[in-house]
Amino acid sequence: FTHQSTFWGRTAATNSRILSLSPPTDASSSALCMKYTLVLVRHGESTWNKENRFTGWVDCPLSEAGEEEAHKGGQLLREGGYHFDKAYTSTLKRAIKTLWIVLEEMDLMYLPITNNWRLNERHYGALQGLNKQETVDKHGKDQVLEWRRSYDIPPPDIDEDSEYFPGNDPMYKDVPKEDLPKAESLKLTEERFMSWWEDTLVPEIKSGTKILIAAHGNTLRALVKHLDNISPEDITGLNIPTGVPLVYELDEELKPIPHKDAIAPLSGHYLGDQEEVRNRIGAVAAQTK
Ligand SMILES: O=C(O)[C@@H](CO)OP(=O)(O)O
Repeated sequence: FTHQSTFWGRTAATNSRILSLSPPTDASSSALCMKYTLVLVRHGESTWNKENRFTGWVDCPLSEAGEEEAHKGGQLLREGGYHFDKAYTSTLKRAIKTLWIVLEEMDLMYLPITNNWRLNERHYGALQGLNKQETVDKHGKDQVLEWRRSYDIPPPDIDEDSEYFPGNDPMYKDVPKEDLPKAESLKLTEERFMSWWEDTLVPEIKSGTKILIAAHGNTLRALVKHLDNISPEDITGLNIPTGVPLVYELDEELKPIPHKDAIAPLSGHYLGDQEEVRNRIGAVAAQTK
């Protein structure tokens, strides 16, 4: 056959069969309603993640491995061709530093950054500072699992005279005292974070601003619970790995469009080596054996 009779290297007859008989694939039909991209990243490993201590609002830094994870996360975003207009993070340095490293890797250090305590990790109450495994040994696996992952049972309250009580920390001097938690369940975390999400982030995303959020395991669990409409029962089994970008494609109503590499119950997908991601999700769950 001649060059003219081919189309993308196939014969005209083959092409007309492909064009007339192939229904749109899931990927191509969902790409049609894809409107926004939202990227979430949990901070890299912190020194207290490494020491296996309940952290919550305690402001510990990234470990060396955590900094590496953040560099890797930024490289994956750069290689994937992502771009952002604005970044959001908490008031805690492990998330802030993760964001700085990611933005540096992406050559986006000029982006405006908003810090808000409503993106902070769930407040772990009186458990903050304790070793997770020692707490299992003392209180039993079921009790600790309830504190860690039940939807609406908060851990015991922190004392107001504790060094870790947010009311004693100048960082929160402008936050109304009644808003400062003494201990939070995932439900309480969701309430203080999602109201702000609706008021601030939803309008921004819908106006076309491309947003990157660097936050914490449990604020991100609250957010994906909302985006993916995950039940209180199913959210207990969901763990988010440190430092791995999680990409959500959203339609115009901010409903997620499932990605082929999504790991259930999420519709968004993690960037990078999928086996490594699964291993790291498992490692979070295994912090309390
Ligand atoms: O200690 C914490 O604050 C959190 C996140 O590191 O731990 P968990 O996985 O138990 O929610």
